[in-house]
Amino acid sequence: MTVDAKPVAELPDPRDFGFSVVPEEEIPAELVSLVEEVRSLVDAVAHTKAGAEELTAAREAVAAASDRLKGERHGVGTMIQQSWPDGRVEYGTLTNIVAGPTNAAAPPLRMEAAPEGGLRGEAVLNGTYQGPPGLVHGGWVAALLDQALGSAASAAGMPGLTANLDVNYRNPTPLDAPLEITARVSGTERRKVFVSGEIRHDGQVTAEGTALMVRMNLPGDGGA
Ligand SMILES: CCCCC/C=C\C/C=C\C/C=C\C/C=C\CCCC(=O)SCCNC(=O)CCNC(=O)[C@H](O)C(C)(C)COP(=O)(O)OP(=O)(O)OC[C@H]1O[C@@H](n2cnc3c(N)ncnc32)[C@H](O)[C@@H]1OP(=O)(O)O
Repeated sequence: MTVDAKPVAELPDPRDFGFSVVPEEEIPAELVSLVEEVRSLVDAVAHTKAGAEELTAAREAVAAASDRLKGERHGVGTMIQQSWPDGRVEYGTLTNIVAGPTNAAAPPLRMEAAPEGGLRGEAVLNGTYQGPPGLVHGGWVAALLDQALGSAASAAGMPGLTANLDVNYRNPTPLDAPLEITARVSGTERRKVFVSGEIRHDGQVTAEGTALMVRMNLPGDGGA
């Protein structure tokens, strides 16, 4: 495949386009810890067999916690700036549903450079991501792939939006088990970035996906 879509020399800084950006290191450790606790809470609520008294007490405690957090908020669209060990910088949304570090509904998935090229990451999805009994919901399998594939394009200097995503479900993807997600750019053509990736459990591919990401057409980068 032709490789003629030039990566942008430097990732666009979302601040230049009016977005708020939070550097990851400025997220308080206490917030990271709270998010983990809320993930655990969501799982506990989803599976509880507690009685009425316990449930009422828990609801009141959660409502009180919620009230404490109703102060100043980050706006929707706020971005997070994450630094890679090799010095590269990546931007994502703070509350990204798959990878957002402050989103308790995100597993979360964090991708890093893979020794063989492209990116790899790990995630464990608990019972709140369930579709068929004991298995990850197919929509979430697709979401993991979409995120990984988008990150691979972005890490290659070509951030964009998914225009097309094709997923093949090869084997069931288990809950509560370590999943390995890999992704890479396979080719480019003008603003089109072709990416592919896989989800594996115990070395076995459970799902594979390909996507077309269309690179952002930003002023000053020449478009095509
Ligand atoms: C603003 C500055 C902020 C800077 C931030 C910096 C970095 C951060 C950026 C991104 C974050 C990075 C990673 C995030 C990771 C994962 C997130 C998960 C991914 C998503 O969750 S993302 C949400 C779902 N996604 C959408 O919400 C897209 C809706 N959609 C559109 O917004 C448009 O549709 C768009 C933009 C896709 C294209 O629009 P457009 O006007 O820019 O481009 P155009 O139509 O001209 O297409 C150009 C060439 O692509 C071909 N093409 C287009 N679509 C095709 C298709 N479907 N099939 C086959 N070919 C297709 C054309 O045929 C042409 O091809 P050719 O060059 O050969 O003529």
